[in-house]
Amino acid sequence: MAKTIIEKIWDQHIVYEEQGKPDLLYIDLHLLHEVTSPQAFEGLRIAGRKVRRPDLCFATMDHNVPTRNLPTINDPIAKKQITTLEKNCTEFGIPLADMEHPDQGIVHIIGPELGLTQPGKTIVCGDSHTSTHGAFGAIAFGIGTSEVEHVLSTQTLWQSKPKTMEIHINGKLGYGVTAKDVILAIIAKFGIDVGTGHIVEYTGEAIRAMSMEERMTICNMSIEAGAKAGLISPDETTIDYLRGRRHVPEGEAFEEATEKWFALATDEGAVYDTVLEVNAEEIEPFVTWGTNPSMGSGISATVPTVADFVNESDKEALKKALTYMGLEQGTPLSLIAVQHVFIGSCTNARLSDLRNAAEVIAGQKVHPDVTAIVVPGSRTVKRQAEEEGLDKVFLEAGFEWRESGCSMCLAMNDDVVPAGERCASTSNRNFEGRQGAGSRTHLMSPAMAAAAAITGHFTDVRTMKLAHA
Ligand SMILES: CC(C)[C@H](C(=O)O)[C@@H](O)C(=O)O
Ligand code: SF4
Repeated sequence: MAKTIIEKIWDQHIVYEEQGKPDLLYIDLHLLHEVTSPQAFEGLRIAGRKVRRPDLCFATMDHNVPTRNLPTINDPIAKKQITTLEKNCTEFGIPLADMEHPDQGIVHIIGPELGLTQPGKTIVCGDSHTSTHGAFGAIAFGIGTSEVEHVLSTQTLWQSKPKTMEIHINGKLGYGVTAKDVILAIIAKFGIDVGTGHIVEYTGEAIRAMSMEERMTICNMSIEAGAKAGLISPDETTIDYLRGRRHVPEGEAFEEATEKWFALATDEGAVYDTVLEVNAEEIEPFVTWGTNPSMGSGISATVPTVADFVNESDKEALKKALTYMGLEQGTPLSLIAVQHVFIGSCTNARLSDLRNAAEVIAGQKVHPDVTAIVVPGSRTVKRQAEEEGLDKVFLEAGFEWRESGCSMCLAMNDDVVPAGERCASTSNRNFEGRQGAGSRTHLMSPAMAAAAAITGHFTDVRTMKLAHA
């Protein structure tokens, strides 16, 4: 029977199953960071248990790390989480990329970079954006701290089989339209709950044309559409990205692995529980105006008005969001001024993201009312960007060039947007207070954030004059 990649990977990982009960799944890769692991290790310690497969674990420090004046951390809670992770990894024998390690970075950036993320794997982490790794054709999802403890001690996890969903993206993306715009448009169209109970496979011409980095941006935000996970069947693009990475098999073993990986792709005629379609050609560069990722529109639009909504609860939600965001109904998005620009996060802080932003700002200056920072997703991204001279492009334009980490995506370190100020951010969440108490977040692509940094307001990147053009 024709199967989806979701069913194939799931079935290959069942250790134990019983009618009407969750399945016990084997976990191939367990990623850890400092925020969601302390109690899990403590639980093991109290029960006198060991980590079953430390070799299938990999830890990094990302959420709390400072992006300047390393390694000084002033906040006592942040400091404790960092030192606790270090202690736990030493005690339980888990490999760790600590704050100053050359491999350090946001957990969802370094997994793929190091070749730990591979097709066909089950991958978990105590972090919702674990869905990022699905870009490789893996089942990758976030888990809670008690589940982290379960995986540490058994290398397995109880999971109910989710439903399958296909989101098919037809056609080609227009000039200036990126993967970030696609996923924001999908969430705006279908809502933040559309994926509930499902693992989503993204298919279609637009997905096939995307690089692995773009695919990661798409899968990263699956969770913002309510899905358990998001993935993409492997193809030549996947294989080309993986070849030669540190933890990927070499030589003949790589050829064998490649065959297995290709075989995972969804079979012709496989049936999904739910199918949705999007037309790439209709998507324009996107900006969010509200307090959840579905509250967004193409840049040529205006902030909605209550008249745009039929039901009372939607009208109320709009009013509440606009009050928090300090916006008037009907305002053209391109008239909204920003005070901060953040280029970073596990959604959009890979090398290609920095290149896209640098292309827009090259030879120009950051608007005098804007503070703009670039936080590379990992130390590797930072090094590679510096080798290409991207740091100079940003610095000359007036951006700050920082050390890697989660940073202003959720403001667990010193990188905070002040109350009442607006930030054009390449991250994935725009909830109230996400970038600091009272902060106002607008999600967009790196190119759109770069354009806003230069003009001081949201600007259609397609109208910017690029240095090389
Ligand atoms: C801190 C962590 C648990 C959290 C998550 O699970 O996603 C964070 O990474 C986030 O983006 O909000
Ligand atoms: S960059 Fe943001 S979304 Fe990604 S793991 Fe860090 S805090 Fe979570």
